[in-house]
Parts: sequence; structure tokens; C-alpha cells
Amino acid sequence: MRVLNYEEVINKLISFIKDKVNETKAKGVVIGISGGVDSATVTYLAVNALGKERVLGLIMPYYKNKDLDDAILVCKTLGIKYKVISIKSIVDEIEKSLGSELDHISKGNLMARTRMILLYAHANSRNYLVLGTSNKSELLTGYFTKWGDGASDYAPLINLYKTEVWKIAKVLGVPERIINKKPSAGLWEGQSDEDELGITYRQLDEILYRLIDLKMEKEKITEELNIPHERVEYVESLILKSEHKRRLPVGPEI
Ligand SMILES: Nc1ncnc2c1ncn2[C@@H]1O[C@H](COP(=O)(O)OP(=O)(O)OC[C@H]2O[C@@H]([n+]3cccc(C(=O)O)c3)[C@H](O)[C@@H]2O)[C@@H](O)[C@H]1O
Ligand SMILES: Nc1ncnc2c1ncn2[C@@H]1O[C@H](COP(=O)(O)OP(=O)(O)OP(=O)(O)O)[C@@H](O)[C@H]1O
Ligand SMILES: [Mg+2]
Repeated sequence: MRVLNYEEVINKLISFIKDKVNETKAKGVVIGISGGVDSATVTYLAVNALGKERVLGLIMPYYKNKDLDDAILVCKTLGIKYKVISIKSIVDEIEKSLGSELDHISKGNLMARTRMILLYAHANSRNYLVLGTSNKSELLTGYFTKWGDGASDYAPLINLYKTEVWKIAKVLGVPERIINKKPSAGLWEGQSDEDELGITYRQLDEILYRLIDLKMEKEKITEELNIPHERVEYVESLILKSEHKRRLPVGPEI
């Protein structure tokens, strides 16, 4: 992987958040806090940039599980204002209105989009910005809900791979138990990013870095990482399949 000076990267991320809030004359930022490492890291950065008074956390569980405790831990440790809003009744009501049960992916996406609606309702009414938590590994593979968790005003981690977010989280002092837990979108019980993607973030990031940043030939990547060629082809296919998620909607040239 690339060698980064993490202190320097953190300073850049903090300045970025400060600059965007100043430029837009926003009063603060609102962040969806899940109990996972991406949202914890963004929240730590935001507090460093703006102070705890200008950061609002929204904890929006569908399920009742340990993630809720971890999300509260982030908010309490940092001393920010936060609200816990269960999205269960909202999501279930929308599903009911459809007249038939949703498959688990569609229902998960509905959860992510419901959170987006609540984040923007808070941002609109308070003149706040929505800070997103997507990272480069998720962005490139399309591992996010289009217009759901993928939607935000600014996404400080968007140019950092997941394995780099883990390092930043450590330097920032994010609680170890949050850094060490298995990444999960939490859209259904037992969901795991690495199981669903079918690859570990360590291997995924090594491949993405070579394909995207170094623009290496696939054969060379296979050789250098000493992995089956299908692994590299698979990652490339994820990138190609998700192109539509990385742009605004397009129409015909007139
Ligand atoms: N080629 C194309 N050109 C333009 N639009 C296209 C398209 N193909 C699909 N679409 C549209 O995109 C939709 C599919 O995209 P989308 O709705 O996102 O749904 P989809 O990509 O099927 O599912 C989202 C994936 O992201 C994962 N996820 C979601 C949320 C959070 C996290 C996390 O890590 O926290 C992970 C989730 O587990 C699942 O694997 C289609 O229903 C269609 O409307
Ligand atoms: N229960 C929740 N309450 C509030 N926000 C949530 C919740 N679940 C998901 N989100 C939002 O959706 C984002 C995407 O989830 P994702 O799982 O990728 O990140 P994470 O949970 O912060 O870290 P990890 O990927 O390691 O689990 C979260 O960072 C958070 O902003
Ligand atoms: Mg998560």
C-alpha cells in the first residue's frame, strides 16, 4: 500500500472540514453514527475541526444490538449532542405501504435511505452540513446504498482506503473495540462487509490501489500479489458495475 504520513493526513482532513463549514457558512455538521469505525472517525475529526458544540450525532438503529452502545460511546466520549431515533417503525411502515415484503438487500437500502432523509431534515432546519462517512474502498466497489449512506454534502474519508481509515482511527484515539470489530453495514443481523464482498479489505485495498492509483496491468497485479487472477478480475468487475453510483444521473446530449 501507499505510505502515508498519518499526522499530516489528519491535519488535512480537519482543515477540510473547517474550510467547508466556513465557506458554506454552516452552523455545524450532522453525522449518522452507527457504532462502526467510519462514522466514529468522521465524528472525531469533526470535533477536532469544529469543537463539540457544532457537531450533532444521529444514532438511527433499526435493530437493538451492541452497535447502539458503541454509537453512544462515541457521542459520550466526545461530549457531543446526539439523538437516538429508531427507524424501525418508519422503515416497516414504508415496507407495508408497498404491499409485499422486501428482499433483504432492498430493505437494507430502505434503511440507509431513511437515515439519509433524517440527516437532511436536521441539516436543512439548522443550517448544518451532512458529513458522509464513505471511504475509497466502498466508493470504488459500489459497496453503499445509492442516495442512501452514499449521499452527503462532504465526505472527508472518500480518498482513503478502509485499511487507512483503521490507522487514522487509531491515531485519533477512537475506542479500540470500535476499531477492532468486523466492518458491517448492519442492514441485517450478522451482515459482514468482507463476507458480502467476498474479499478481505486488506486484499481488496491492495488490488484497488494498484488498479486505480498505480494503473497497473491486471497480470502484473496478479504476479506481484501472488493471488489468483480471478481475484483481480473480480475487483475490476465491481468497479465497472458500480460506475453509475459515482456520478449524478445523466441524460442525452441535446
Ligand atoms: N447500470 C446502471 N445505471 C444506472 N442505474 C443503475 C444501474 N444499475 C443499477 N442502477 C440503479 O441502482 C440501484 C441499485 O443500487 P443500490 O440501490 O445502491 O443497491 P445495491 O447496489 O443492489 O445494494 C447496495 C449494496 O451496498 C451495501 N451497503 C449498503 C449500505 C451501506 C453499506 C455499508 O457498508 O454500510 C453497504 C449493501 O449491503 C448492498 O450490497 C438499482 O435499483 C437501480 O435503480
Ligand atoms: N444505526 C445507525 N445509526 C446512524 N447511522 C448509521 C447507522 N447505521 C449506518 N449508519 C450510517 O451509515 C454509514 C455507513 O455504514 P458503514 O457500515 O459503512 O460505516 P461504519 O458503520 O461507520 O463503519 P464499518 O464499515 O466499519 O461498519 C455509517 O458510517 C453511518 O453514517
Ligand atoms: Mg457499519
